[in-house]
Amino acid sequence: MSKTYVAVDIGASSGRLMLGQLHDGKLQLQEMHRFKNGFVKEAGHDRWQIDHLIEEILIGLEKIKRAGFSKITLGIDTWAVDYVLVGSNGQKLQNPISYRDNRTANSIAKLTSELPKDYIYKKTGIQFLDFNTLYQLFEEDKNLLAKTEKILMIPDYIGYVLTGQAVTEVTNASTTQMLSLREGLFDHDLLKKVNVRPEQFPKLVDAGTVLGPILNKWYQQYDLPEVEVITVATHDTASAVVGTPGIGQHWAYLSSGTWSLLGSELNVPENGKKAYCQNYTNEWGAYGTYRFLKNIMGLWIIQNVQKELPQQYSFAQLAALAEKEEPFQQYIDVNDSRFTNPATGMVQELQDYCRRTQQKVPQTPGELAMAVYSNLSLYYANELNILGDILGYPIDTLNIVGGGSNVRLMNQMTASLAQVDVYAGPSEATAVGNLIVQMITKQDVSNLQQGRQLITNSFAIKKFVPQNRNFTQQLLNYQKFLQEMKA
Ligand SMILES: Nc1ncnc2c1ncn2[C@@H]1O[C@H](COP(=O)(O)OP(=O)(O)O)[C@@H](O)[C@H]1O
Ligand SMILES: C[C@H](O)[C@H](O)[C@@H](O)C(=O)COP(=O)(O)O
Ligand SMILES: [Mg+2]
Repeated sequence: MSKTYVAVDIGASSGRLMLGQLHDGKLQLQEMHRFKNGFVKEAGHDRWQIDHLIEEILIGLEKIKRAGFSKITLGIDTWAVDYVLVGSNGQKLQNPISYRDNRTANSIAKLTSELPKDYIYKKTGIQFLDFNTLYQLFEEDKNLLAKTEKILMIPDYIGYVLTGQAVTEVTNASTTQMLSLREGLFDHDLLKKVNVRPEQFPKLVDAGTVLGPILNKWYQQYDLPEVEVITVATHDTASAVVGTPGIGQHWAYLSSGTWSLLGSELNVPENGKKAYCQNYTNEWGAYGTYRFLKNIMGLWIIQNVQKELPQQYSFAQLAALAEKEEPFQQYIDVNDSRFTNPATGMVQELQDYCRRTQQKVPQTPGELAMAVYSNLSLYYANELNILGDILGYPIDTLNIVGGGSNVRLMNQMTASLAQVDVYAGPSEATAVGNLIVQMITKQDVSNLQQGRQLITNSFAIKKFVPQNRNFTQQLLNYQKFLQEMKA
């Protein structure tokens, strides 16, 4: 009887419990529970409703028990950089603040006026994003920080609440921009800069470490299966990379969800001058790899457009409406910080951007969706060229995973703009990667390579080849536009 594995994958827009079992050499995936995620304004900041997320996980585990699965292993992955402050009584001191909160809007400038950017990048190899943990702790309430016994990254906090065991898993710890590449530990200069004592972070552990059983107290409140929690690659993007089929010789991945993370899997970090100037990151991956990638605004933009439209459209409907429109009617730097969390709303921001740059203003849902999808595709194609330039070899294949891999319009435009073959799927790659690390730990899968072979054997991966040759002119126009916008 095959073991039963369950992945808890909580992205910025939604969470899900995905059950996986091995049958006849294939990984069979079953969605057992799905719930919305999002932040709300509370006590002056945008905060995640972490207790609600834990309750949803326990509800999902009850559903799994009711479906007849009495014994499982469980892995938890979530978004990065955010953390929970835990006091001496083991309870959280506040609801965690979201990385989209504006408290860190000027923190990089403030902190790096004393610690130069190139010094931090040489130490950590991590991209400069306003909301990295380093800057959030720099802005954190000093009284709260003084009362903090443990600083727990979001997935580590959830594991701690469920099992009582506190650890800091390295793939997510690397996104703090406080891990030293050379020592493989928290850098004490950077900790000191943000008034954090080394012992406030629990011990660092690798992906695949067994955390332990769920605490008895939860069995008094919920009808749960027997659960052994395994600390997987707890940064959801690290799990997504594990769950990428990795097709191609010089392949790159695009984890396409609320965020788009485009990059390559390296065995040694690349924190040289080109990588620094292009703000690429060396987040730690599972099994000693590095996730050399760039954060791109992603489907966050269309998620907000969808929410703001007067009529209700599914994402599939928006993608179908976009296919009826002409592409490249306007150029948009989708990574412009104005799209991070626009107070006036995303549609307004997109339209103002096009007005200010004297371009056609998208009005209808189809025009808005095409504007988003075509400019994301242009941005991906441009970054693939930059990635190849930094690494010193052209990228020949792009593996697109996550919900965005369902948007065939974007898959095709990206293939034609970048002149590379695109392999799309699995859309639940993050959960699949979470499950694969559990299966390697329990020795049902021997290693990462065999795990990726299992993915290609188990899921329908769609291939998109370059078509429209005049798209290369569009890419050149876009690159010129980006240069002009930066000037
Ligand atoms: N059938 C679909 N058609 C178009 N877009 C889709 C479809 N399914 C998912 N998406 C896109 O994928 C996104 C969700 O991707 P996902 O990887 O689940 O994100 P996250 O993990 O950040 O919650 C949605 O916001 C939507 O834009
Ligand atoms: C801030 C991080 O880059 C962010 O966590 C990103 O890695 C991420 O969460 C991607 O996951 P989604 O599933 O939310 O797109
Ligand atoms: Mg995700």
